[in-house]
Amino acid sequence: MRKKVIAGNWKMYKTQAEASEFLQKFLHSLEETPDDREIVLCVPFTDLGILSKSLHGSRVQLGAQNVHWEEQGAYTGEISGPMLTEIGVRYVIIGHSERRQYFNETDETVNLRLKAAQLYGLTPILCVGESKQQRDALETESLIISQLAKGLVDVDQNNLIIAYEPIWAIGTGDTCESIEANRVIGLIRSQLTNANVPIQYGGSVKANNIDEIMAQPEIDGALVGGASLEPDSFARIVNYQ
Ligand SMILES: O=C[C@H](O)COP(=O)(O)O
Repeated sequence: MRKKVIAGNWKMYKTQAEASEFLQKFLHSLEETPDDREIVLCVPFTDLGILSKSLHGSRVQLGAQNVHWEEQGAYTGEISGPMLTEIGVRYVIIGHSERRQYFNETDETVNLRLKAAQLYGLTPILCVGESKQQRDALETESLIISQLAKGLVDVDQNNLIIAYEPIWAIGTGDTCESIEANRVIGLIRSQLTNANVPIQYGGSVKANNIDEIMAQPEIDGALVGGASLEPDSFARIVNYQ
């Protein structure tokens, strides 16, 4: 039985005050949440400390949105695995398309970050997915196979989550059809040596489509952007049927 994981990615949203306000409302919504799912909040670095304290004793796990491959060093603007684990971070998003697009992240640096995350005791969430242009050019399959082949060199598949995020579905409201997401996630699974790696779908996941997404047999969870910022909508998502 593969683990189900619902993760919120707050991206560059929420001050500490806003994060506290969110939690006050959100944590009350988890009383009836079934035990079969892991809930993760991947938040800006500045929110990690306050969330670490507020989430203590709750069932919500803490995640970051990046990690460098070195333990320490002259890498302005980066953060290391030990810095994250020291304050209770368990998960880290790696290779998000926004990192690939705006911060020159490559499959090679993704691979370095994945291995470092595992070395320092974090569970990486590796993001893969195609652009609209690549989908239209029928390159979805080859692109994803290449991202996995390069990204997963020497990566331990026993401590890994993958998120399929078609770029054209991110923040657009243009969700990938759940049957198509299921198909691509099946393709991703066929490239793995460990059949138990949880594979999420991400891209305009909302309260009104989560049930259909999670009903697909290959989909083990969701990586949620915009809808994770509002306590009621994220609560509805984690309480999917
Ligand atoms: O990491 C999350 C994804 O980029 C999805 O974002 P979205 O739910 O706002 O489309």
